[in-house]
Amino acid sequence: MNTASTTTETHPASIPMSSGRLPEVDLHPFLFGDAAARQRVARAMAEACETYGFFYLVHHGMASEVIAAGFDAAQRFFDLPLEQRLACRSTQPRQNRGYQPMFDTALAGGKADVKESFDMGYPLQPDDADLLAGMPFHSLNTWPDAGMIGFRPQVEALYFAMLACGHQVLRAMALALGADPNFFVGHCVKPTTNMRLVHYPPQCISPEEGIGARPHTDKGLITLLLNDDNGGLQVMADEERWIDAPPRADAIIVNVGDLMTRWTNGRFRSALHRVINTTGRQRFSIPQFHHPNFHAVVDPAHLAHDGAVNFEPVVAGEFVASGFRRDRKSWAATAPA
Ligand SMILES: O=C(O)CCC(=O)C(=O)O
Ligand SMILES: [Fe+2]
Repeated sequence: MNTASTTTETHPASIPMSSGRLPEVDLHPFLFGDAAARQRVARAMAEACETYGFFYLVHHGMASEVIAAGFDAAQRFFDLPLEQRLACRSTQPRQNRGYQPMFDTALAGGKADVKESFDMGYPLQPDDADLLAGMPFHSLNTWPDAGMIGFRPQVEALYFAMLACGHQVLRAMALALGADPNFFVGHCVKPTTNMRLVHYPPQCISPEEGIGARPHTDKGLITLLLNDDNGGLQVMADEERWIDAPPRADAIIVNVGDLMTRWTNGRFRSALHRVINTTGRQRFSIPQFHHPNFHAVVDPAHLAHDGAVNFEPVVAGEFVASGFRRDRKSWAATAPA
């Protein structure tokens, strides 16, 4: 399987919709159950990752107030005048922190995504060696000025709630793969994980004018996704069918990313997905992309599997950065530093 083929454009109208539904996984028995209950959750999660690469996670343990505060922060940020949003851009090149302007994500062969975001990454110390070396993804977070009372604590609280939840999901996945439950988490000590407050303005649904997010796969280990109630996310269920992934108040969405597909030798599926915001309203979503440490080596030989190794080892951060250089205007070699 070649997960690098994610930029393939598919005309949205040309692919039939299916009435299929994403599976659901209940995290509660994994958090509070005995060893057999934990194994059952792990198996259910692995099956969802093998078939769809996407699932609804219920009883995820994140407080609804923390999630609601994150959406409130997003609304307030995107209500700011553009010059104040622009003031929150990272001053360093090749970062995924701060304000990311409209139309920055532009996959080959089609219109740029109709979205903008505010991104928070793992907080680093100012004397972090990778930061001082100017490494991609390694910089300080940027924040709006003092007028945005409460914004930073709202965003930070959600970032860490999602980080903790994602670590439990990664533990369940490791258990299902027969590895030490902390196999993935142990590679996420200084993760390049980032959380995005994404704003999709009301859009015209003509694909020629661009859609919220063109068909893509996520690049990391897993993504945790919080949606408002607009809907619009669709997942490629097999080679030819999109299914709707409507938001659920009782669940978050989890999906597998390209690095996880590589580490599991293709067993867990990093599925194509896209966003078409047809409501005529603005739409908000909050994905958190879980990534290992920049220098982590992702090698399918680390995990037991049958048969041939399908993927070369890669350095996680280099793999993801090369995808960003391909897909993001601000990351291209010719972008201003
Ligand atoms: O907004 C959504 O529902 C999905 C966003 C997404 O797929 C992404 O940002 O990678
Ligand atoms: Fe995505």
